[in-house]
Amino acid sequence: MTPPTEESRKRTPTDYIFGKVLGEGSFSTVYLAKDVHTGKEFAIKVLEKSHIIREKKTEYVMREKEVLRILGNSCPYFVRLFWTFQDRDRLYFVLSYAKNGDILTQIDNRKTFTIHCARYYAAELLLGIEFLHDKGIIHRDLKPENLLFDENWHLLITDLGSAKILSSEKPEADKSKTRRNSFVGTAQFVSPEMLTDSQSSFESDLWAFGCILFQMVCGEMPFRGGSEYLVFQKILKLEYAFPEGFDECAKDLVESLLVIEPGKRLGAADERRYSSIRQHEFFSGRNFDDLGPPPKLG
Ligand SMILES: O=C(O)[C@@H]1CCC(=O)N(CCc2ccc(Cl)cc2)[C@H]1c1ccccc1Cl
Repeated sequence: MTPPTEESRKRTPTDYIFGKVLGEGSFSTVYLAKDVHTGKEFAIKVLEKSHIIREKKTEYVMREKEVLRILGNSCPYFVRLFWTFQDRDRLYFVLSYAKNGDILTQIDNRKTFTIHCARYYAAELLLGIEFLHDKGIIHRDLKPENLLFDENWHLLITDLGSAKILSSEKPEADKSKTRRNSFVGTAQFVSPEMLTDSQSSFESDLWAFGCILFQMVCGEMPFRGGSEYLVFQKILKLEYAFPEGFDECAKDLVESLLVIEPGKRLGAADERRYSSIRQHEFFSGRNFDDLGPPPKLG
């Protein structure tokens, strides 16, 4: 029996010094933590077993772990899962630490988040979505808060807890079949089909991509309202408007993504994902095989 390497050795909470809270979800708290042996920093997502069981979310926890395992470190645009461990009361996910925060903070700084930043990060987001969909996974909760930055200001997509893995044996059947999923994403980014027949598909992520692009370009969400119900009404009626001065190319791309009928969204019919979005004029001049260095940000 070969002794475990540092990498493979099972971790316990005592391997880390827990620091500040980086974020809180409904079922988890994420802490900044330092590995006592290497000094490396991680984001450790901690979940209370009793809370997960009471809220019947065990399936989501197991799925998030499975999705992160499938992703491994094969795509640079996703937060990476290094280890998981548990103690009597809690589950621990040791994740990459996104030390430059999330894109929402940057989008809100309209002086520095220019159309060039919007184009660059929309391109990185598209590459991440292509990778995820090619693995048969739908994110289902894409939104600026879930788009983080690594130490070099490249995008890191996170929160795979809402993802759905389309079973490989019957990918088509999965899409057509209307299943009563209880899951709905975040109100302002949820697609019409997730509201009407609670059926999410790859195109649901393309809808969210359109909403995020709108917000990157003008700083506002396309569908806003005083309550979730009012937001849902606007989504189902496609009730949104472009502010004065909205980039014309970006406007055309947003309009081709924010389409009620999933199959009619730009990219939905692509042989190879997502050639028709890559070829849109908004990305003209972009080399998706080498997007170059990120723009200077905050
Ligand atoms: O899938 C795994 O890697 C193991 C398998 C063994 C195991 O017991 N767990 C924890 C399973 C679990 C999930 C939810 C609750 Cl509320 C309690 C236990 C899993 C686990 C351990 C640590 C962190 C996350 C998970 Cl899912």
